[in-house]
Amino acid sequence: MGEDAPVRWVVVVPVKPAAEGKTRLAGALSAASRARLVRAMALDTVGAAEAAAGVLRVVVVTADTELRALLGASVDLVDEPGGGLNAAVGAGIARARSLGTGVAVLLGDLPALRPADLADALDLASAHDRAMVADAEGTGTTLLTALPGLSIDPRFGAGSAAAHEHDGHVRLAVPPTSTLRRDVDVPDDLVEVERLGVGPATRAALDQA
Ligand SMILES: Nc1nc2c(ncn2[C@@H]2O[C@H](COP(=O)(O)OP(=O)(O)OP(=O)(O)O)[C@@H](O)[C@H]2O)c(=O)[nH]1
Ligand SMILES: C=C(OP(=O)(O)O)C(=O)O
Repeated sequence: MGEDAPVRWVVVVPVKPAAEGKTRLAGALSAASRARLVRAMALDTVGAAEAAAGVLRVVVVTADTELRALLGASVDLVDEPGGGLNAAVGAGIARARSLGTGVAVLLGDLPALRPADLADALDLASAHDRAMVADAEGTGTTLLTALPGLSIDPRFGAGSAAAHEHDGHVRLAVPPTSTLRRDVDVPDDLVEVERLGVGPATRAALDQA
């Protein structure tokens, strides 16, 4: 590979079983609507990742059988190892690393994600051994990356942006308005992603809610 060859990426997306996901939206949505929304947000996140320049493959780690069936055949499915989010991310990273590309972990709750915003961030990430993108608040992590051959120790959870930075992931200068920074945790976030424009699956789930 020449020195300036662009980095190719495998993107790892973890998704909780839909019936257990997004509990912080419980006050705003019925259990059935919430489960539909979790799957829909994951489908739109994965769809945007597959369409982003530089992305070779998407690996989804989930125990949700309905989501597994809804995902296209091009997605690489990894079984849920148990043990929570970081264990799931670790299982996805192990699969991704075997492909010899850069590895990017992308959380599955980014329903407004545009392929170009992810591609721009991956382009910036190519200049650093390890990098990350913080959520709109600046405290969480939406994207965590490492160049080919380098390990990642995922520390997702409260305060993950600082934890990943502490471990050497460079915080990328992605604009606060990037759709990559707008995850959905609480009901107000739904207003924000609708303002940005959600993907088709999320649009249908919100219309049905
Ligand atoms: N595979 C897998 N994915 C997870 C797990 N926990 C969280 N995720 C996913 O990681 C991403 C970010 O998780 P959170 O923002 O904490 O989402 P959540 O746990 O559904 O939300 P709350 O119940 O409101 O805390 C989402 O795509 C989740 O579906 C897990 O144990 N396994
Ligand atoms: C798990 C995380 O997401 P959230 O803050 O969306 O729960 C994180 O940012 O590390």
